[in-house]
Amino acid sequence: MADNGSLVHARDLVKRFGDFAAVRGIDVDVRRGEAFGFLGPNGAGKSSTMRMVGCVSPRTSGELRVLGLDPERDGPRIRARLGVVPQLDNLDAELTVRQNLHVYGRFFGLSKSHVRAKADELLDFAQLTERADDEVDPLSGGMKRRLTIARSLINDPELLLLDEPTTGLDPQARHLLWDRLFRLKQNGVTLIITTHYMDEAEQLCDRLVVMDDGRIVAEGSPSELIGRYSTREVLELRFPPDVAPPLDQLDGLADRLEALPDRLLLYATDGEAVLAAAHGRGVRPVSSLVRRSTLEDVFLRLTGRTLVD
Ligand SMILES: Nc1ncnc2c1ncn2[C@@H]1O[C@H](COP(=O)(O)OP(=O)(O)OP(=O)(O)O)[C@@H](O)[C@H]1O
Repeated sequence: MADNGSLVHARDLVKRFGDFAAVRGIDVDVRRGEAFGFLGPNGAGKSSTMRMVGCVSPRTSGELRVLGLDPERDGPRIRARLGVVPQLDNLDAELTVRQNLHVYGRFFGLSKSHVRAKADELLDFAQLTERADDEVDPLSGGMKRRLTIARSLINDPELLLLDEPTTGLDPQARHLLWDRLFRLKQNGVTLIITTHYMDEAEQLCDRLVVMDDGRIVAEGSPSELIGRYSTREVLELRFPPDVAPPLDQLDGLADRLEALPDRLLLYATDGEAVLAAAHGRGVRPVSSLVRRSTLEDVFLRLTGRTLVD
């Protein structure tokens, strides 16, 4: 099968659990050196896809090549060149930070001296040198994530799979993690990231696919997707909860209008102009906000639902 040089090449890839299809025939090409995202809500099939790519779950049907190899035949050879950051940290709580790295290095059959030197480098990369001899348990969530990422790099992988890397972290910890991932990309590591955070996808991903219900519903760079499926700006209007939103008065003012339970979204090139026109028609929201379109708007346009409820 031709894989046109992609690090991950999938065609009509399917994953079933009994009668249920979690992944329903997706096509994906991940190019060397890029940060590629799977964006979608819980249950979209992102983790199921990652597990097939990571050679821990066999595909049901379709084609899949990872690093030019077949996950079912060449799993060990692929895994030796992969780094995997699972959704939940599975660090060894009884070991120190440094020992977690050492143990993992030995799984890969690396020499003791190589692992020691590599661990020191990774502690520095993960900004954990000062905590190297502490046990894992008292570390913050962000530190544990950084350690899990450091551990996944012990074998110098070409391709790093990150399943929801910042779920549950506070904003500061997320930004620090993003910064580390940027650094990895600069160093030539190809990243595949699943996320249901549209800001994460926008910040990190060169290209992404939007997944919903086991299918890919759109593909492109964040700016391409926004350009294709949304307008430059969005005007958000909120009204008192007991007042019906004045849809008739807003009719025709924007390119598109979406009514969410707590607000109206009016899509337009110039949000301020729409707001002025709405005021002119006597519309009096309790609050208004003009912002640029995001991938959340793309997802809403494509599926009629918001990404994170
Ligand atoms: N081992 C399994 N057995 C049965 N169903 C499964 C199994 N693993 C996943 N599923 C189902 O497949 C669907 C896709 O799950 P998956 O974990 O791939 O989604 P996701 O996009 O990664 O979402 P999440 O962020 O919740 O992990 C879900 O409906 C899930 O319940």
